[in-house]
This record gives sequence, structure tokens and C-alpha cells, in this order.
Amino acid sequence: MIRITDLCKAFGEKKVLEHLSLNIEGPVVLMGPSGRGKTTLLRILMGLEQPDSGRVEGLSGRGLAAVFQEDRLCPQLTAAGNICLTGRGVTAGEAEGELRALGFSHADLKQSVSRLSGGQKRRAALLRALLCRNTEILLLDEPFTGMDDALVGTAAGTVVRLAAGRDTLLVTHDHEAARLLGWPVITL
Ligand SMILES: Nc1ncnc2c1ncn2[C@@H]1O[C@H](COP(=O)(O)OP(=O)(O)OP(=O)(O)O)[C@@H](O)[C@H]1O
Repeated sequence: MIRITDLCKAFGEKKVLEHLSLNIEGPVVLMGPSGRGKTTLLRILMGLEQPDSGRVEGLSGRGLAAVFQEDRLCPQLTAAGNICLTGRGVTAGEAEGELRALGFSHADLKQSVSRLSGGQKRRAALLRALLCRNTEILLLDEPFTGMDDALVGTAAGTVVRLAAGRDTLLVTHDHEAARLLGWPVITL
């Protein structure tokens, strides 16, 4: 379980998180209006941002994989190359199978990531996190960006299957995606 207690974060005068307390056990969807601090919360959990006060417990020693706000892929590698770089024990065949299921053609699989579309890069970043199996925590910031409705449906199924057993916090604005995931929803 990740235990968040009395977390506060401001940027200058702007209070973004005010005394937020939250337990995350298993998978959870995080929703809320733009600017409410969803990405800021994830960045604090990722260690990319320091809170002003409050506590986060349950992260250390458990291994964490993430879809960041940005894709953060190695542009010169293929999508499968990116996935295998971080996913211990993941074979190129397995990575390519999951990519194909999310709409990658044979030609897409051979391209370096720099030549892929925004939505394809997002799918590669999502699978890279999901296939990091030696992690107990998944933090997924808007992982369905750039996908059409049909792809979101397929990707949601992939997320449910591959995130099983991990404490997972998934940020989305997409109500249909949240419905398809079927996970508890927390609204900030
Ligand atoms: N490094 C920063 N410096 C200054 N302000 C910041 C910084 N990071 C975030 N903010 C501000 O904090 C607020 C919350 O931003 P955040 O990205 O966490 O919101 P969000 O809920 O994820 O929004 P969205 O749904 O639009 O992605 C915004 O007003 C944003 O401008």
C-alpha cells in the first residue's frame, strides 16, 4: 500500500495540493479537473518533485514503473527496443506481440521511435511501464493520450491484464477509459 498523509505542495502563491491524504492499494483511477494537481501528485510519487509538507510511505524498495507526462523514450531505438531496455526478462517477441495487439504494423515495429506518431509513442511508453514486471508500483499519467476509442478499449484491457497485482495510480480525463478499466475512481 502507498500511504499519502497530509500532503501539501504550492508553486509560488498557487496551492496545488492541500492536505491530501490517500491510500493506494491495488489499482486506482485518479480523475479531476485540469490544474487540480494530478500530475504534481504523480511527480511527487516518482521523486521528481518535493512536497512542501506531508508524508509518502510505501514506495521504498518496491520498484516503480511509470508513464511520465512526457514519453521519455530513446528516439533511436524501436518501440520494442525501448521496452526491452527496461523490462527485465521481456523478450523482443513478447514486446512486439503486445505492440501488435495495440495496432503496430510490421513496418511500425521496424521504425525507430523518432519516426512514430504521438499516439504510437504513447503506446510504447505504456507497454514499457507495464512490462517492467519486477516492479510493484505503476504510476501512469494519461497513458491513453492520442488513441482513438477502439484503441483505448484494447489498451484498457492490456492495462488491466498487465497491471494485475500492483499498486497502480492511473491519471486520465477519459471517463470511458475509466469505465472500461473498472477500477475504483478517486476524484481530486
Ligand atoms: N514546475 C511548476 N512550476 C510552477 N507551476 C507549476 C509547476 N508544475 C505545475 N504547476 C502548476 O500547478 C498546477 C497543477 O498542475 P498539474 O499539472 O499537477 O495539474 P493536472 O491536474 O495534472 O492538470 P491536467 O489535467 O491539465 O494535466 C497548474 O496550475 C500548473 O500550472
